[in-house]
Amino acid sequence: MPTLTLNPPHIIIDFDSTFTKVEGLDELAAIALTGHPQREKIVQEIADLTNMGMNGEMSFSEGLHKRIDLLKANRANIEELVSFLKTKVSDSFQRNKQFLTENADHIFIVSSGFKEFIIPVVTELGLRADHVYANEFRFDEEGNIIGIDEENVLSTDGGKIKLLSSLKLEGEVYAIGDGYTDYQIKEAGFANRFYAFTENVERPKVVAVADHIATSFDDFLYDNKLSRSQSYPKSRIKVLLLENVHPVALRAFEEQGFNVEFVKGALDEDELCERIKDVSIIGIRSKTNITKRVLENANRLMAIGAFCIGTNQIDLEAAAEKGIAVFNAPYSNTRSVVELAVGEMILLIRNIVTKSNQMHAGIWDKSANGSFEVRGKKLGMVGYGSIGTQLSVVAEALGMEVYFYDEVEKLSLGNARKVNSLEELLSVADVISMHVDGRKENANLIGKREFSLMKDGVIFMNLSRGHVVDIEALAEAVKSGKVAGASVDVFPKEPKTNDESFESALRGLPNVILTPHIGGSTEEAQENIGHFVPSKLLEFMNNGSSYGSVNFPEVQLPKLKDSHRLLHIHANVPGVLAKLNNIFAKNNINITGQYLKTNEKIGYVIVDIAKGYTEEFIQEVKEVEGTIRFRMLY
Ligand SMILES: NC(=O)C1=CN([C@@H]2O[C@H](COP(=O)(O)OP(=O)(O)OC[C@H]3O[C@@H](n4cnc5c(N)ncnc54)[C@H](O)[C@@H]3O)[C@@H](O)[C@H]2O)C=CC1
Ligand SMILES: O=C(O)CCC(=O)C(=O)O
Repeated sequence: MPTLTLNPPHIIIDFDSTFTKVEGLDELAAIALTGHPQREKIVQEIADLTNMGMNGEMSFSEGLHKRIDLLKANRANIEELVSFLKTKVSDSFQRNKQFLTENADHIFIVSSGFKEFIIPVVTELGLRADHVYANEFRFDEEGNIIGIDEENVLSTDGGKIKLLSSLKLEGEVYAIGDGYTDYQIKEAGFANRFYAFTENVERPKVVAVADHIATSFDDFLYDNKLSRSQSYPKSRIKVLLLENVHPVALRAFEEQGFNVEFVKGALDEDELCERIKDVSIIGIRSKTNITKRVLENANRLMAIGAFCIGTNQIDLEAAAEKGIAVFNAPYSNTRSVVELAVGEMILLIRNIVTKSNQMHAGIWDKSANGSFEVRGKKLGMVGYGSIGTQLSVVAEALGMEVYFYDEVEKLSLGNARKVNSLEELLSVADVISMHVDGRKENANLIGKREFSLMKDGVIFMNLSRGHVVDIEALAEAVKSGKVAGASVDVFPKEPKTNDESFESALRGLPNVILTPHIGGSTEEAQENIGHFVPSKLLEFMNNGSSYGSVNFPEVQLPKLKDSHRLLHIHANVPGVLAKLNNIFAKNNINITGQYLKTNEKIGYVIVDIAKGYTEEFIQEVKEVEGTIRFRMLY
């Protein structure tokens, strides 16, 4: 961790919406007016006044007095507010408690808020009570707020400037805040630099006049080469989450301070080529294609999270060649697909879709014709992986005979029978269910010829990938009666968002269940995926571990302790490790741990070194022939 400079700057920090995520007075009003019939209206009025003041659109003093008049609060409310504010300290200030404590002598809170709630909050993070400059309430005998200390310069227009003028700070002074009045400290010449703090709110008018936009306190500390909790501020690392991944994923990244953008739908190639340029981590589901062209535009990209099982939508090889690790959730939605397949199989074999549609049209057709039990029927699965094997167990429990064909040698579970060819499977099964992966070679695995090999009146299901089945051939097979019922969840061309319409030759066919690629879309699965994939991505980013990656050499690393960790990704050519070790030896660098894993394309070397290195050493490491990417963790 870089050390503090000899003459540390004086740091002036605003409180509301900077040190804490919220505005103290607004929250005090919300607490005090609990149960009041006009609560929402008054709280909103106070918030509007706060914003006008922050944006420099209203005289500060006028706004403050108006807010106090609206506020009907007392001492007990302040106590409640303090407990609340302690939970609302901005994440990056919380992370840097050590810096705040060690540098308390140079740090001042200068706020238009009130000492009564500011002091208890900031002193908990090691700051000095006598370095808090803020307003003070006036109370009546019952403890009700009846006004403010009018003598306090901070209650007047230009209060922060007057206060700074009286402080007479010598040396460098940096002001950090989200409001215009924080900028005015610099404008008046009492700060050398103004940092617009945008972790909680971003005010365009304030950002426009800033010397630097501090996306977090780590960002401020990084900009000034001061000691901090994050080697590189995560607020500078952009995460793009597409396709409406579960909100827990968003929270996982935000809690660590990443700059996260959340998009509900998928993006097409052109859009993605543009949007990906400044992105370091991207999260997608099945509809976003990360092609070679997209990757060519992705020069900051370090990791891709597929919030699903399939990764056929990603050019895994091109990603590896660029040193980009790809992770997925190989088991989180398996059960959801299996349950849907079981449900659909029963509905189809009983001809329930037709019956239900008839009922909606007012037709009562009570008959057993064409309705069967699944018990005793032969289920044939193409692909006996995670989903195929789970379905096999559940189908046997329903009394079905299970057959499977997998191109890889697989052990059968229960009484499932392996067959030796696709043709054999197609000819034996009453119900056929597709569970292969989406590799290119599986395009049109089931077409006209394959349907002709199936039993008459077969039930056919595809919950794997759209291109695996020739849709026109399936439509023909349904129309001819060869296929008595079908369920299809995945399509060669799927709408990118819920606003686009769905076109298919299967629309309107009898006893055909069509679902919008929701095999894995259950609350449980999505939440599990939302936890699992970010945990893999964060481990890779924070620790270097690539365990579970689908395209990267897999390494599970110990936690980093009192060392620097160098992560070196290179083309898998002979001699790279020897070259790296030569550089370590030449620079007298003490290695405390070293790990190497390769695959056919790339090598991944992780070296933990005792602290102390030079910029020249880092440069030499980066220049080793074959280096694809190099990064360093504390
Ligand atoms: N509808 C949905 O929402 C979902 C769809 N899926 C799809 O289901 C697929 C399967 O998932 P898992 O079982 O977890 O994958 P898996 O990788 O565990 O199993 C796939 C199996 O298919 C076999 N296979 C591949 N091509 C084959 C071929 N031509 N002939 C015979 N066997 C072949 C493989 O050897 C493997 O055993 C995923 O790749 C994904 O595309 C997965 C989850 C949700
Ligand atoms: O939920 C999704 O968007 C995709 C599910 C899927 O197809 C998969 O997990 O492979």
